Amino acid sequence: MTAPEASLLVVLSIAGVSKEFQLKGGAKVTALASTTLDIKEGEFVSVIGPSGCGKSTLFNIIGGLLESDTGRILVDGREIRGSHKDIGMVFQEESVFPWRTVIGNVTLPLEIAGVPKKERYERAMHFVELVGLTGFENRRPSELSGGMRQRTALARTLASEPRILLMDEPFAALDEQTRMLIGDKIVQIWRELNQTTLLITHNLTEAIQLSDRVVVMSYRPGTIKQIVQIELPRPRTSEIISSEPFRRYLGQIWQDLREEATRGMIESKI
Ligand SMILES: Nc1ncnc2c1ncn2[C@@H]1O[C@H](COP(=O)(O)OP(=O)(O)OP(=O)(O)O)[C@@H](O)[C@H]1O
Repeated sequence: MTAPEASLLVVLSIAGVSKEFQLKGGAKVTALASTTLDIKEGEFVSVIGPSGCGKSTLFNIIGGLLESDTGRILVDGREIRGSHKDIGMVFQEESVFPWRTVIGNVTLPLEIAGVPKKERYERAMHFVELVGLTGFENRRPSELSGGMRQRTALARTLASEPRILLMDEPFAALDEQTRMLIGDKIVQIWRELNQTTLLITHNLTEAIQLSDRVVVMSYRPGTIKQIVQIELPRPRTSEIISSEPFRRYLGQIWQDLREEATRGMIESKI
């Protein structure tokens, strides 16, 4: 069963996007071969693949931080170039401003948008609460754990209320328990905001727990190898991970992923 809120309208289209990088010495690497994917309004899609398969390249192209060699990114059927107000990004590395408190970080996009002080505080507090940081709003990032800092970054992106949320391995640096609990939080937030979400990850459990569809990428040149529709009932808390249907998805997707990860290890001589 897909999320009940998901409609059939395509909101984000990745149409024949590819990217090649020129390395020092003249060699070239195809980071992304022609990749096409449509994401529907309210859908949660994860992109999973071995290290170096082009996940971040795809993320950066969608977010407008990198130009593709071929293809187009479309929102509501219209081509976009560069960053777009409807797309919010949460990055792999910590991206909070250390000199600002939690609330100071979360109000920033609202400040930039010219939202009056009282309103921006109220709106920001809503997102602070949503990510579970109530009581910590006056702390500075140095007084928080890594997971709390990532949740601050998430709240800041959410505060600008983008229709499409892009996340590039936002929990990669966190320990397993924190990851799972944040996974629960993401499910809750996604249900509340019904935001179209694209998550880049190399964590299979996380991808299955959160997604309507899991997109498996091949190792170099990176492109879509398989798309798996996850038909697990929602809401899905981390408890679902030990269920039999969950483990079947895990086994099925892991087969494809293992092939690509093995190829990656051999080709990059790990
Ligand atoms: N700016 C760049 N210049 C040259 N090569 C690059 C550049 N950015 C990425 N690459 C190469 O493109 C390929 C894909 O990189 P990318 O970071 O998109 O992979 P990834 O799947 O996100 O990897 P990881 O899971 O390790 O973050 C890799 O071989 C990488 O070395």
